[in-house]
Amino acid sequence: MGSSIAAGTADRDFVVVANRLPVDRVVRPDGEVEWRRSPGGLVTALEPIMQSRDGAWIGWSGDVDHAPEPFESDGMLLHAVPLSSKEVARYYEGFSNATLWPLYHDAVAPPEFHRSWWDTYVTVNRRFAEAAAAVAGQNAVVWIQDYQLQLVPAMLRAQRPDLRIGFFLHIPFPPTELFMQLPWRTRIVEGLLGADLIGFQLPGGAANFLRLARQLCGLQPHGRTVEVTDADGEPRVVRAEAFPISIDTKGMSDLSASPEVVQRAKELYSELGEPKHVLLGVDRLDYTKGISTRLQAYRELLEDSSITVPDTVLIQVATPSRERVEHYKALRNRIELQVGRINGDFGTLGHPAVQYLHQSYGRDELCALYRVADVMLVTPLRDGMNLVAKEYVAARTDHGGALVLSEFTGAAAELRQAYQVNPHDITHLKETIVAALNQDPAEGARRMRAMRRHVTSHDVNHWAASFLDSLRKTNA
Ligand SMILES: Nc1ncnc2c1ncn2[C@@H]1O[C@H](COP(=O)(O)OP(=O)(O)O)[C@@H](O)[C@H]1O
Ligand SMILES: O=P(O)(O)OC[C@H]1O[C@H](O[C@H]2O[C@H](CO)[C@@H](O)[C@H](O)[C@H]2O)[C@H](O)[C@@H](O)[C@@H]1O
Repeated sequence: MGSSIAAGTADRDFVVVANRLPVDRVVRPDGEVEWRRSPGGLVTALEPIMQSRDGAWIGWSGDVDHAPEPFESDGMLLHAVPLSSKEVARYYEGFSNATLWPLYHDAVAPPEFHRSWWDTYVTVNRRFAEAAAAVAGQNAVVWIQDYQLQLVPAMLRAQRPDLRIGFFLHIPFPPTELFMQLPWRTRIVEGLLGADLIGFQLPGGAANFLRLARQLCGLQPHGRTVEVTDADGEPRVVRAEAFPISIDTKGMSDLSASPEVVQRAKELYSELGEPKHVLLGVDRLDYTKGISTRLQAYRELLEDSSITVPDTVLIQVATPSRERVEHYKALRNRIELQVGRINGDFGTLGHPAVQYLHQSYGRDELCALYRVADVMLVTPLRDGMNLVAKEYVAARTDHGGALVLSEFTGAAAELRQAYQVNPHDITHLKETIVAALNQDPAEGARRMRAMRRHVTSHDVNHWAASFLDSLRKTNA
């Protein structure tokens, strides 16, 4: 499959390359297709840069065997990369989400290694690199996103040495002991070394990467940089550094304080039967998110009567995700069995112990849920950042609520005033939930204020600006 480039598009000064385009395909009732912008923080942060610098976004539309022609939307060129159903199965569901995803998340599920998946990962990465090479103007800045595209930096540099290339990894970069399992480990490290700047969520990820550059490629890191020699024999510096991603904090705070959301939060509370305590979890239905351990802790709290129904309710929003991947199918069955058993054992008529919602929601509804939650449960076994934790803090303009946060999220390094837990320690998780439920309101407000200060000064604009500033200075 090729990727067609519209005539006259090879002139963009700023190009983002990501697995997904920042739009969703919507079929209107009259049968017309329209592309609606997906509400992610990344596109919100990059939109002004896109508009002022004649930007382009290269990504997969989510459709199989079909990609629209490149089109302009909100001041940027959207360039779809086509994927066949076999490629979706091997590159996206296979190598990205059943090999790399579990391996990079502490192997909390066993990663699968298949040579056919790797071959397709190489093919698809080459297609993305070719699309970027065709769209980027002379000396343009190209910013590649995430684990699905780790070979693109080197592939792109081979074609277009004039470009300034950045790469950001949204998920953890694993310790060397785990990474060394990967049969194609050297190829991945070499792929990333094609970038001028490689961004990670945490300094530990950057340190792991530099250690592997020494171990697998025989390079000598100096501080946060390492020197490589390009195909033309010229030396080049690669910088590896942490840039913790964030959210559109002002957008979320403003939305949360809007009369509509405040009113909706009141309605939700009333629909729940005005319980004394509302606990909330909002996660993609992913085995890294620690939903099962969270439910186990909640069950045990009901068993030992630390909490009771209908005084307490847990709302668990579990967003459908990667539903054709085996581990995800198994996880859904396990979670739904757990929820069913808790409700069967502890619910009362009209008052389930767990309100389980396997659906996607609009920003305003999520925001109203954040406002209603006395305790937000963010308990991943491993997570690159976890934006939900930051969104909850941004939404609590009233300084109410309490955040229970796994120490294995990237967010834990910044949200120090959260109730931090090791989610594997169910006894401590239970104690922490009880402490958060019973917190002194003044103490809770003090914690929330401090966390709000942090997410206000470290929002997604700060993240994008610091990355791009560092990229501009590398090899300048
Ligand atoms: N059911 C849902 N409906 C709409 N948006 C959701 C839903 N669940 C999660 N989200 C959004 O998806 C994003 C999840 O980001 P994050 O917590 O970093 O984890 P991940 O990217 O691994 O899913 C957040 O912006 C959150 O608001
Ligand atoms: O595109 P999907 O397969 O549906 O998955 C959704 C995204 O999940 C991952 O999110 C990560 O990025 C977040 C923002 O940096 C971070 O907070 C979180 O901890 C990560 O898990 C994935 O990295 C994205 O590529 C996916 O689009």
